[in-house]
Amino acid sequence: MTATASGAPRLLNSVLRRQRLARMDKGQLDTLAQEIREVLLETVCATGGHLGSNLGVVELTIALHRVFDPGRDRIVFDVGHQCYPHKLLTGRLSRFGRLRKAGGLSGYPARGESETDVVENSHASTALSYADGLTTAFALRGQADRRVVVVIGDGALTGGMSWEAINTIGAAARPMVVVLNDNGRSYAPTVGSISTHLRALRGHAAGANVFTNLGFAYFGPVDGHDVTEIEHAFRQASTMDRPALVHVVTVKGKGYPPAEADDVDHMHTVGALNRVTGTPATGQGRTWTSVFAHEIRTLGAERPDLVCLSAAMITPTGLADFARAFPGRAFDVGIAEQHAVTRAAGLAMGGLHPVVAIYSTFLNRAVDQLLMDVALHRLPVTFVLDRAGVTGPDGPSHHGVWDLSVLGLVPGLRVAAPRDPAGLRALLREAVSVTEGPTAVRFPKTTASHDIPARQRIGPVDVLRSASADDVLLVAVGPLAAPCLEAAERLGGRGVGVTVVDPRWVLPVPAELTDLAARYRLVVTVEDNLVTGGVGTHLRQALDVHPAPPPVRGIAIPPRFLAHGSRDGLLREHGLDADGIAGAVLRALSSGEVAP
Ligand SMILES: Cc1ncc(C[n+]2csc(CCOP(=O)(O)OP(=O)(O)O)c2C)c(N)n1
Ligand SMILES: CC(=O)[C@@H](O)[C@H](O)COP(=O)(O)O
Ligand SMILES: [Mg+2]
Repeated sequence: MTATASGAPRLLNSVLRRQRLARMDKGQLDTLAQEIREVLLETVCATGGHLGSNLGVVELTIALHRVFDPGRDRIVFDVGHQCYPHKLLTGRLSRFGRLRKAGGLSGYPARGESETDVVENSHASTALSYADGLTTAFALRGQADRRVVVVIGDGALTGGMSWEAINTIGAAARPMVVVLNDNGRSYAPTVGSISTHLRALRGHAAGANVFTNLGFAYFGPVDGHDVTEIEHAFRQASTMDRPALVHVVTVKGKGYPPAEADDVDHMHTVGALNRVTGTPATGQGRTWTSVFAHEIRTLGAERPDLVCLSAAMITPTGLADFARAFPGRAFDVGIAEQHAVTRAAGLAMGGLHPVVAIYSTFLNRAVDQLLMDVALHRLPVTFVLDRAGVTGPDGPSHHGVWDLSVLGLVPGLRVAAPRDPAGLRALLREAVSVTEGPTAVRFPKTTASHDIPARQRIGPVDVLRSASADDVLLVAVGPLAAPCLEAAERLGGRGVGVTVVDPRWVLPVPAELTDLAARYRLVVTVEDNLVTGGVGTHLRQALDVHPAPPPVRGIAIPPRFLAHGSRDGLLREHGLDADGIAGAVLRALSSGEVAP
C-alpha cells in the first residue's frame, strides 16, 4: 500500500534507506510521524490488530531507527505487538494492508519478513533475556560493536523473567540500551509496587532508583512523543560502558482520541473498527468469554469461597464483571502467570477455591507451578483456559493447541471441554465443585454457537447421535461436536453408521468412553489440539487393555507451529471441519486396516 485515504505517505515511502531517515529535519520527522499514524489507523481499523500499543511508539521507533542500525544492531521488542512502526520503517509499507491475514504480514516481528526482526515470540517479559544472550554472544564473537536495544513495556516489566534478566545484566555490566516504554498500562493500568515506583519516577527521577541500584545507568523520564528528546537520550545511553535504561513516557493510543479515551485498555487490541466513531465495524455476537463472564459472576454470588486470578488480563479473560461485583476476590497479579498459579495454590491451601482465568497459550508459562505447586498437593484450583485451540490472527505463539497435551501429563488434574454455552455453564459449575484436586475448562476464541442437545448420557459422556450399525464412533472434543455431527450426517447418507459422542470431561479419558469405543470398528477422535498427547492419544492408550481394540484415528493439529490466519481457515486446512472429518473417516474405512 503506498497511499492512504489522505494521500500517499510521501516521506514514509522515501524511507527505504536509513540514511534518508537520518537526514530528516524536525518538521519532516513530525510529518513522518503523522504519516505512520495515518497508515496505522487506516490499516488496523480495517484488519484489526494492536492499535493502542503501536500508536504509542511512533516517535520512539523513529528515534530508534535514527540512532541504531536495525540491520546490524539488534532491536528486541518485548511481546512484539508494538512492532508495526518498525515494520513500516523497514520496507514493509506495501505489504501492510494484509496485516495478520493468511499469507500476509505477521502482527509480530517475523524473521522471514526482514533481517531487522529478531524475536517472533509474543509472550511477554522475554526480551531482556534474549538481549542478555545477544550481548554475551557478540562479546564472545568479537562483535561488541553490534549494539543491542530492548523495547519493553511497563506491563512486560511486571513479568518475573524481566527481573531474572535484570539480575544478570546488571551484574555483567555489558553495554545494552533498554528502552522502557512506560504508558502506565498493560491492558488496564499496570498493577503493583513496580508500577508505583515507575509512577514516582515519572514525576521525579533524581537520585537512585531500582534500576541504578541494580547496575543500570538511568536516563529519564523522557517525553515519548518528542523525537528529538528521545533521540538525545538514546545517543547518551548508547555511549555508556554498562547497561543503560531510558525511561520513555508515552500515551497508549496517542493521536487517536477514541483510543486515548478508552478506559478499558486504550484499544490495546481491536477487531475491525469504524475509524470515525472507534466502535466495532461489525457485531461480534456472543463469545465463549462472555458466557464464562456471566456464569462466574453468578457463581461468585453463590460461592463466597470463589476467588479469581488473572495475569494482567482481567477484562480479556472475562473477569471484569466478577471483579466489579467482588472487588476483594479478584486479583490481577501483572503479567506473572507463574506467580498467579502458585498464589492460587496458596489461596486453596487457605481454604478458598481459586479460579485462574488465563489464555491457553500463556498457561505454558506456568507448567511447573501447575504440576508441583497445585497438582502435587491435590489442591482445588480451577483453570479456565480461554483461547484454547486455534486462535487465528495472532499466529504461532498464540494458538492454544498444547493445553490438552500438557494437562494430560498432570496426575489428578481433570480437564473439561464444553461443546456449547450450556455445557460451559454446567462444566464450570462441576469444576468448581471438585475439591480433591485441580480442574480445567477449555474453550476457543470464537462466537459461542447454539446449544447441542444430547440424546443420552453414559456417565460423563453425552451421546449426540446414534447409528444403527456400530461402524464408526466419532469422539468430538468441545465445540468440534458441530462439524462432527455434520460429517456424520453426510456419512450416513453414504451408508456409513456413525455415532457421535462428546466426553465433556475429556482427560483423563472416562472409562465409559473406553468401554463404548471398544464396540466399534473404527474410532475417530476430533480435537482442536496437537495430535501428540491429545485425547486421541489417551483413548488409544486406554483401549490397549482391550483384547481386540479398534483402530483409533486422531484428527487434530499436526506437531508444528501454525502460521497466522483465520481460525476457520486454519481448522479447514487441518481437516477439522465437516469435509475434513468425513473424508478422514472414508479414507480410514477404505484403508483395509478396519475390520469388516
Ligand atoms: C506471558 C504473556 N502473558 C500475557 C500476554 C498478553 N499481553 C500481550 S501485551 C500485554 C500487555 C503488555 O503491556 P506493556 O508491556 O506495557 O506493553 P504496551 O501494550 O503497554 O505497550 C499482555 C498482558 C502475553 N503476551 N504474554
Ligand atoms: C499480544 C497479546 O498477547 C494479546 O494482546 C493477544 O493479541 C491476544 O489478543 P485477543 O485477546 O484478541 O485474543
Ligand atoms: Mg504499557
